[in-house]
Amino acid sequence: MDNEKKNLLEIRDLTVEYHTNGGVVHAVNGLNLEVAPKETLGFVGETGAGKTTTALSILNLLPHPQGKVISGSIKYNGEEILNKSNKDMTRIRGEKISMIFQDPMTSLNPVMTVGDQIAEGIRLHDHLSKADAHKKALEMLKTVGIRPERASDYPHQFSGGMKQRVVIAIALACNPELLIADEPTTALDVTIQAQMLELMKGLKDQYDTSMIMITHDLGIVAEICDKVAIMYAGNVVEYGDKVDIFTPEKPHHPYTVGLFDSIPDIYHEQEELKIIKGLTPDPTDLPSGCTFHPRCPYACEKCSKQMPKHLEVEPGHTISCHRFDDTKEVK
Ligand SMILES: Nc1ncnc2c1ncn2[C@@H]1O[C@H](COP(=O)(O)OP(=O)(O)OP(=O)(O)O)[C@@H](O)[C@H]1O
Ligand code: NI
Repeated sequence: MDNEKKNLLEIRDLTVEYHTNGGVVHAVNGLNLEVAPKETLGFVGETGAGKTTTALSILNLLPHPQGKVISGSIKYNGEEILNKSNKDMTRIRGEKISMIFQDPMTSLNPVMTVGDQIAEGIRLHDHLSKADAHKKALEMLKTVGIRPERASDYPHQFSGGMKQRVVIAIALACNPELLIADEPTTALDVTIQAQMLELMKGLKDQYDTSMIMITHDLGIVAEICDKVAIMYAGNVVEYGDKVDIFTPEKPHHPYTVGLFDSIPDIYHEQEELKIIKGLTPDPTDLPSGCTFHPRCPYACEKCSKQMPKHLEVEPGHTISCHRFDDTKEVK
């Protein structure tokens, strides 16, 4: 068997809803996605597209009781994880998959020293003595660029950027196979952002970690990702190698084109920014057919009636749009 090609993570036809007093929120709608070992996937889309919901589904951390996986499959290393017990999922979260949340304080305990917090994860994972775990925690601090003497400080004694470094140290301390980073640098200022990305890139290479980088920043995707999934209204509308996605001459989903048109381009500073017309759809009342059709400049009758399939426009590059209906469908 060709192990190189085996996916670490494989999501098929995932549908996730939130049941609220205001109705049913269709957050993720038949999503397909895969991540290969050592690969970094950029998971891109506007606010509300369902990126965080997808990540929380992978970790079995959807809020109860509102968040529900309605159908689909999430395979990790070939094993279905949607029907694992809570105990198994706790183990998977401690040993295999780590997540970095947008706000570092979500992951930090304010009344515990950062050294103890890093050591705690290491102890659980490596079954080390308290002293050895502490020693390894100091090394992790050094790895993320914080002086080990600061291990006895509490989170509030750190700046935002340093707190996020601590979170990264905790996430990487148990040497996860897959790191899910949910907009890990959004809360930081631009220079610190660049430093953090460098740091994550270096650590990822050092530890051979696969990564899902959730972001709406195409600059970050260009910097760090191998593959890109463009998400719209709970579905992946385009997926491919970064070079394919970033080459304007290649075929693209109209939404992808809109996304790229809406970023400021240093070479055309004077040009007016093109914003994708219309609003993101209401997830309690999604448009029929292709969910992008009300905003799409190419929409025709079929688009409002029929959901487009995932079509392979070139090897490894798929687009879900009726404009490419004469191309081969992929599952
Ligand atoms: N706990 C919840 N209860 C009800 N609706 C929710 C809940 N969490 C998220 N949603 C809704 O689900 C949809 C998807 O949200 P999600 O947070 O996954 O999007 P996102 O792509 O991560 O957005 P952002 O870029 O703003 O983080 C949105 O319409 C959101 O309002
Ligand atoms: Ni989110």
